[in-house]
Amino acid sequence: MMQGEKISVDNGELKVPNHPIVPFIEGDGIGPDIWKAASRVFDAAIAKAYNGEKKIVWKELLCGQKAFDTTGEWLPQETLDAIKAYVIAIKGPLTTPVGGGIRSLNVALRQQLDLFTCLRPVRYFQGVPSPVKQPELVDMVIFRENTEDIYAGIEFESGTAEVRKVIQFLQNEMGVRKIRFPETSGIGVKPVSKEGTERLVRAAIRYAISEGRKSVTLVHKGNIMKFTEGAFKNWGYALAEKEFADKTFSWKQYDAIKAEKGKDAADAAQQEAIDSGKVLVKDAIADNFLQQILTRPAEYDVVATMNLDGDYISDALAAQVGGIGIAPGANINYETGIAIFEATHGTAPKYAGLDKVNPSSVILSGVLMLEHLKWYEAAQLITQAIEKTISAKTVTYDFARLMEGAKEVKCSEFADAVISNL
Ligand SMILES: NC(=O)C1=CN([C@@H]2O[C@H](COP(=O)(O)OP(=O)(O)OC[C@H]3O[C@@H](n4cnc5c(N)ncnc54)[C@H](OP(=O)(O)O)[C@@H]3O)[C@@H](O)[C@H]2O)C=CC1
Ligand SMILES: O=C(O)CCC(=O)C(=O)O
Ligand SMILES: [Mg+2]
Repeated sequence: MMQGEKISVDNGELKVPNHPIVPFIEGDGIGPDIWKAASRVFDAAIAKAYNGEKKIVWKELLCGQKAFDTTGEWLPQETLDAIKAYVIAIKGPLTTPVGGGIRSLNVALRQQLDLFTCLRPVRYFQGVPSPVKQPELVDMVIFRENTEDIYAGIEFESGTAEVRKVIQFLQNEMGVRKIRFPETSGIGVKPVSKEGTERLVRAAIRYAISEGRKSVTLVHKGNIMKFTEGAFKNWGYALAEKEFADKTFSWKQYDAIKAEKGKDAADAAQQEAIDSGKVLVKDAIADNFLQQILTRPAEYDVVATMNLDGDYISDALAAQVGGIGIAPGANINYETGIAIFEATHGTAPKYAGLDKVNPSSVILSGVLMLEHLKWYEAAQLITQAIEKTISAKTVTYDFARLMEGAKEVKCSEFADAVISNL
């Protein structure tokens, strides 16, 4: 068996050997099916792109049900240590029970490794069935804050001594009178910080500048949650002005010019900034944003948002371009270089072990990973092969049920078709 070498980070730059060891977590539910299919595609594409000169040496790590059955732990320390040591990893989905039981292992991985950006690009692939008329207008990249917000898991259950203490504190010490049913309320806490916001918005703006994107939209519900989501918006604008003044123009600047010199002057300044290639930093309230991505998707480009908003937006946008069977993602810390690539969808338990679901989300997450490693040739081969396979109407059940004249294939057969189209 090939030995492989570790990927390392040197002065912020990834050093990728020809035979890097890349850890993977197979995942729960549909995880084993899609991982089997996807890893065959990765190996075939890399072999073809580099004539055998490069090859990933896969290293399995345990997490989720398989880890619990084997070690008695859901997320063994060894798994966390290995991801830190090997820098880059890829994972399948992991199950989280609803209303009790263990907290999300997906979230735990992101928090414990401080993977502060959940990056989810959403674009249309020709031929994919979509519920909207012009899915090709969707070309957005979501930067979702990945370590704070209501996702931090600070919750107190109804009826417990802890929740009573929290409610009494709020009522007696803080003068809160607004808890409608204090005897039976559960309480959740939503931390949103300046540092957390800044590092996320910084990553989004840097990406927009380096990729020649037109705008970054800060999506929030700041009208209602003023000191968390509203603060996210304010800190985001302030960061754009402080760190990217020469490369961005913001709606905050627009408002200032408008107040001083009138609307025509503000419109002219904004147009001039756009024409000179500056990135427009704007914002949208989340409910309005969710209707506008359906009605005016071309107006949005890079999106920077908080954890829960980002979760909802990811699945909604994925649906617009054909569903979460084709929605890739990555969890990245741009400071340490550590990243875990993973699909947007979950474990879809009713399809577990049926060799049925679409492996494209995890395959495309692998494409993101290959691009991150700068193995662009292999990444491009896979993207082209997926496009070719879908154009030939060789698709899994999720697309087949929405397409005329499709050839429905199993998960593994879809991978075979992609490999033959490489
Ligand atoms: N990052 C992660 O690991 C995530 C984990 N989860 C966890 O997954 C579990 C199940 O969550 P649930 O809310 O049902 O969401 P899922 O994303 O697992 O599944 C919802 C539906 O999406 C469709 N779907 C999902 N994956 C695919 C695929 N690969 N190909 C085609 N269709 C797909 C299926 O639709 P249809 O029924 O129409 O065929 C499925 O029933 C929960 O425990 C949840 O916490 C959820 C999200 C992310
Ligand atoms: O961790 C989970 O179970 C769900 C997470 C999720 O939906 C997401 O990250 O998109
Ligand atoms: Mg989600």
